[in-house]
Amino acid sequence: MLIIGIAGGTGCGKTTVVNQIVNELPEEEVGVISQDSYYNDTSHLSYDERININFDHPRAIDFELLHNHLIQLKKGTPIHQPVYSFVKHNRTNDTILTHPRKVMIVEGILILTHPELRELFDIKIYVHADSDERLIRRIKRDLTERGRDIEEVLQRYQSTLKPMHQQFIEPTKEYADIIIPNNKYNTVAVDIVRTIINEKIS
Ligand SMILES: Nc1ncnc2c1ncn2[C@@H]1O[C@H](COP(=O)(O)OP(=O)(O)O)[C@@H](O)[C@H]1O
Ligand SMILES: Nc1ccn([C@@H]2O[C@H](COP(=O)(O)O)[C@@H](O)[C@H]2O)c(=O)n1
Repeated sequence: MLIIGIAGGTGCGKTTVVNQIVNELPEEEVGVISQDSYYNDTSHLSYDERININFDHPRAIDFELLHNHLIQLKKGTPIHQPVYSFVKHNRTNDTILTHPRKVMIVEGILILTHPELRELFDIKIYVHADSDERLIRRIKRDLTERGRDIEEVLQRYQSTLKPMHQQFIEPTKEYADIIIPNNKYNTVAVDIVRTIINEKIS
């Protein structure tokens, strides 16, 4: 199994890049795990308590479960990937049965901060977009897809998102084997990653 970790700040285009990579590959050969699925289960908290969580700090992520799931997949065992709701700020009761594939892609803002996870990645990729570009994308996406208003996004950006990006996420660029510049759609970089994957699965 080839495990590819794709990190980068919110709105840099990780999900888009993963979709572009996966779209033209055989479904049965490639699987995707999103770090967002592994936000801590916070069912014991009220909604008002949950909205105050710092979702950009590594401690917000259940890295133990994510690590265990990757180990299981490597051993050939399917896992039940949690499903996260950005509207409820919590895990749902659903899970997605995720089968081991020849290539597993793991994407998320904080995945390269965790030493044991980094060890599992055969290829580490960091997607870069400038912070103003990321903020614009984040505003548009959170308003249309994640049930937020402009005040919430800007407040979160100033209070946690920007400082956590500087403290935890941006420094992980140094662990990357490949940095994808993504201020504009980068089809060349996507083709290169797809070629690497094709070599593995052919
Ligand atoms: N290169 C790009 N140029 C312009 N918009 C982009 C680009 N990549 C992604 N987007 C848009 O930005 C938003 C955030 O992208 P997404 O892939 O969800 O980022 P991430 O997963 O890193 O948070 C989405 O609405 C997406 O369509
Ligand atoms: N309840 C939540 C949980 C997370 N976030 C934000 O999501 C961002 C990470 O996801 P990307 O798809 O953008 O990589 C992160 O910056 C968190 O602030 C949230 O808004 N609400």
